[in-house]
Amino acid sequence: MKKQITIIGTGAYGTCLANVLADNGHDVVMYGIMEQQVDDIQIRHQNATFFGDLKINKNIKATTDLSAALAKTEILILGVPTKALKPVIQQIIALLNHKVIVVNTAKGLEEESLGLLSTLVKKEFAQSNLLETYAAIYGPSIASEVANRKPTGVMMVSDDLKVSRELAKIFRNEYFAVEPWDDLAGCEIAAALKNSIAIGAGILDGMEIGDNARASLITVGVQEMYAIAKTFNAKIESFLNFAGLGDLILTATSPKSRNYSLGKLIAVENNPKQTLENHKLTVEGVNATKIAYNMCIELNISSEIFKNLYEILFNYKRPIILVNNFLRTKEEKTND
Ligand SMILES: NC(=O)C1=CN([C@@H]2O[C@H](COP(=O)(O)OP(=O)(O)OC[C@H]3O[C@@H](n4cnc5c(N)ncnc54)[C@H](O)[C@@H]3O)[C@@H](O)[C@H]2O)C=CC1
Ligand SMILES: O=C(CO)COP(=O)(O)O
Repeated sequence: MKKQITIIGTGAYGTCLANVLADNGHDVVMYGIMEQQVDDIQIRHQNATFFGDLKINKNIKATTDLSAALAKTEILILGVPTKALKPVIQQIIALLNHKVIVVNTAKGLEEESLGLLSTLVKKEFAQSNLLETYAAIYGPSIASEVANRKPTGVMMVSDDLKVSRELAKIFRNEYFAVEPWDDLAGCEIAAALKNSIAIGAGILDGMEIGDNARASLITVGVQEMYAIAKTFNAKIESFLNFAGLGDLILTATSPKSRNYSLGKLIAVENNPKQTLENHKLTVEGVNATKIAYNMCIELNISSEIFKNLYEILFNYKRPIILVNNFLRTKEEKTND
């Protein structure tokens, strides 16, 4: 059945999901704060900021009027980066007058509570009684490939598998495979922390340390991610699927990843402070590293990757420290 869907944010991922959903016959309106992107989508059926002259589905509407964008919505997709989630939700709640299903796309964690974005979103909606269901979409899905209708596998995750199944049907089509799943904690932690590991992989590749080293870093990385996730009762199956392994492999090996590319640049320029100050793209892994580092301290988890990445990204240590240290916990374990 045709759904009324609103996408908050006219960024890369929001736009490619709009295309999937419009291809599936749903009514899609995008809300944006960048007039040029809104006009590009509404008038020229493209979003040149991210996808050059690629034409997107001409039925997608776009507006800078949040109230109009929310008027008829049944499903609200949050397509903004982690740091914008809270203010955006507060704006939405002030204007919304009916219950909605919320699907989050942001890959991050909450800094203040060292907690999950699902907890943050549910808490923000708690007083209003406007949240019907919370779900999130995770998996290896570089936006430009999805926009070009290349085969992609993702997971639709909520607390209730039945709800995930219904939502998955709305997104699924011949190029976008959507598997329903019920482990929000596992998928959220995997999605957020793979971005940090990708920065690490980019650093190793920027220093030309080798393919063995990158594979070893990804292996230790997934173990450190899962050690944190276990404390949230995450399921190992989430790590063996698109949200975990899939997105980690993609982001830690593809030059199309902004996190991987930032890591590479940090290594090549060998001046983390300057590289970070000059970097303007959305790179979620930087803040996720700080949160993972603090989580490891709080949860008493030993982590060489998050610790050394934190030193590079926040204390501007030279990138070589990651190379020197990322295998240390493994050596310590074998020497026990
Ligand atoms: N680009 C990708 O391939 C994928 C991205 N994601 C995740 O999706 C989230 C969004 O990423 P992208 O779309 O890539 O970022 P982006 O940088 O391409 O776009 C972000 C959009 O959010 C908008 N925005 C920021 N603050 C806003 C506010 N207060 N109100 C309204 N709009 C606001 C910006 O104007 C921009 O259009 C991130 O957490 C990212 O990790 C997930 C899967 C794939
Ligand atoms: O999450 C992504 C692909 O699944 C996008 O990765 P980047 O944010 O590193 O570009």
